[in-house]
Amino acid sequence: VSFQECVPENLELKKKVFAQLDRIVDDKVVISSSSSCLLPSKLFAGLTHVKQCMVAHPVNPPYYIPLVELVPHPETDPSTVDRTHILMKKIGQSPIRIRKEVDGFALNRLQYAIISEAWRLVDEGIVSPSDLDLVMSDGLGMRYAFIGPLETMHLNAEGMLSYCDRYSENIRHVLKTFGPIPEFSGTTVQKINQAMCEKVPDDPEHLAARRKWRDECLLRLSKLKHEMPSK
Ligand SMILES: NC(=O)C1=CN([C@@H]2O[C@H](COP(=O)(O)OP(=O)(O)OC[C@H]3O[C@@H](n4cnc5c(N)ncnc54)[C@H](O)[C@@H]3O)[C@@H](O)[C@H]2O)C=CC1
Ligand SMILES: O=C(O)[C@@H](O)C(=O)[C@H](O)[C@@H](O)CO
Repeated sequence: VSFQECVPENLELKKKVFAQLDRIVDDKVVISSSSSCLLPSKLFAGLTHVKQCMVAHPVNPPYYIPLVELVPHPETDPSTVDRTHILMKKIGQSPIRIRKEVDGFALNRLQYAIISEAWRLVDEGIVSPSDLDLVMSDGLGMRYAFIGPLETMHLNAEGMLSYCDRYSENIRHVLKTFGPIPEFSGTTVQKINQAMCEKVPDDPEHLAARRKWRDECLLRLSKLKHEMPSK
């Protein structure tokens, strides 16, 4: 049996749920958290059944985006992760193993790095919110739907070593221009919210309709990816 916790991203609430579960489960149940970035060592601290606990972080919407990040507590038994990996593959998900816990795991560290620079580019007037989103949807996202950032490097030159020879100095130069962590508030959030709401009004009906369109796109992309040979 596997239990997937999905309460709001609140550490104390999650710990309360796990403490209640800890009192009733046997030594065979797997307890997984959907947490987006909370550390397993904090989520499962002190539990009797900690060996059976881990994070299994899905991606929204999980019925069309298959990735699941499997993040063990330092005391999680390897068999717990193995069982969850098998289960996730069986139900059509794409599990990856996070070998050592870190805030935000892998997906949200990458996603928040993107969000941070996206916010800064709009905040500093470099690009409009709508054009910023096109950089992803009509640019990077097209490639990343099929190959990740490392393979993109490998293919963008005559292999990874060639790419690093060609571009690493400029990459480091650009990275040195990155600024502080945005506040995600003030006039910038108003500016971005206005742009988002002009495109998709934030009432429940418009948001639901846009998510329905998003899901149709993801469904068709998922079908295409299944049709494409992996090599
Ligand atoms: N929404 C997303 O895009 C993603 C969310 N997650 C993670 O999934 C978890 C849930 O997030 P969402 O689904 O967005 O939250 P949500 O707010 O949509 O759903 C939370 C659920 O918990 C229930 N709940 C609220 N308070 C409760 C309590 N005191 N006791 C028991 N149940 C309670 C609510 O009725 C609701 O069914 C979070 O840890 C979040 O970080 C992970 C990946 C994607
Ligand atoms: O789908 C996602 O972006 C998730 O993987 C999440 O963890 C949450 O939506 C998160 O990004 C919110 O901070």
